[in-house]
Amino acid sequence: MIVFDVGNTDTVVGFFKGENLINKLRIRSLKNENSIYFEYRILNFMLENNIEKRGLQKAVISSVVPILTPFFVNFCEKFLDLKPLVVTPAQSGLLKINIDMPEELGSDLYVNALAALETTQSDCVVVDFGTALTFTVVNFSGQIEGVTILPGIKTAIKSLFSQTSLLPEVILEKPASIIGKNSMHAIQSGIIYGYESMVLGILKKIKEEVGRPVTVIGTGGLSAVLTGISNAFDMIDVDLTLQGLALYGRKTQM
Ligand SMILES: Nc1ncnc2c1ncn2[C@@H]1O[C@H](COP(=O)(O)OP(=O)(O)O)[C@@H](O)[C@H]1O
Ligand SMILES: CC(C)(COP(=O)(O)O)[C@@H](O)C(=O)NCCC(=O)O
Ligand SMILES: [K+]
Repeated sequence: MIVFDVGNTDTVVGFFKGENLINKLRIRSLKNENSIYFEYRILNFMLENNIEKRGLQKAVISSVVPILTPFFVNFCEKFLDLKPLVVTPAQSGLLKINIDMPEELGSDLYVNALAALETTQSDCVVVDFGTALTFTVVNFSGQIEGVTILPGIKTAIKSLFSQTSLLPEVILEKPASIIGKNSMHAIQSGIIYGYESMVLGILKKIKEEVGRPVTVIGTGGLSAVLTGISNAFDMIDVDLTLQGLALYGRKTQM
């Protein structure tokens, strides 16, 4: 099976043999490129890793970037002779969705919840550190209870940089002290210590609202950044979205 997690910053392509993730490829989700940009990278990766087209019997796509979705649908049809499943949470039925407008729910959050539930079989919160930082609450009986969204860690840095004249765009490194002695340390301190406090605070409030113990799972490209609060997570699985996509593929009839 081949799965695509089309996110706002990166698209991750995963290759599964049965339930096992064998290979993955990360491509920038560039919106001004044409299809050749994506096709070339995926085909080249398959060639380099001896992944044969005839070994791929199913394709599943989650996209939270609608303008890019056709590229990946066409890729599957044109190069793999597969009609891909495009994840549509509101129509899937694998999980119940207890929010105002189920069709609004991001398909990445839906497959995250699916994988989290399969792994933990308990009430859980999935914290996805991507372009957005999201908390998805799912209960053990298979119902998504809702989502909390804030700007992702890099997104916040970029936003601060683009809205100010004198502040630099800094790399994600934790300074030794909370009180910065230069602009770079001041921002790194504010962002990293700030996000750690925010994540802890949001998790605390979510737990209060759920009123039962929850398993906390971290995922996303930036899930390793907040080293100071790693014990707030029962597990970190950077491949959770890919695992959820494969699960969706196995559980959905074509
Ligand atoms: N393997 C990685 N190691 C470190 N940082 C990464 C890795 N992959 C992605 N990142 C960074 O994490 C951020 C979020 O990536 P990702 O979770 O894929 O976001 P999205 O799903 O919104 O595209 C990106 O800014 C990316 O540069
Ligand atoms: C919240 C998201 C922007 C996260 O995207 P990502 O950080 O993975 O690129 C995406 O899941 C999305 O566009 N969701 C729609 C709104 C919602 O899920 O409520
Ligand atoms: K994502």
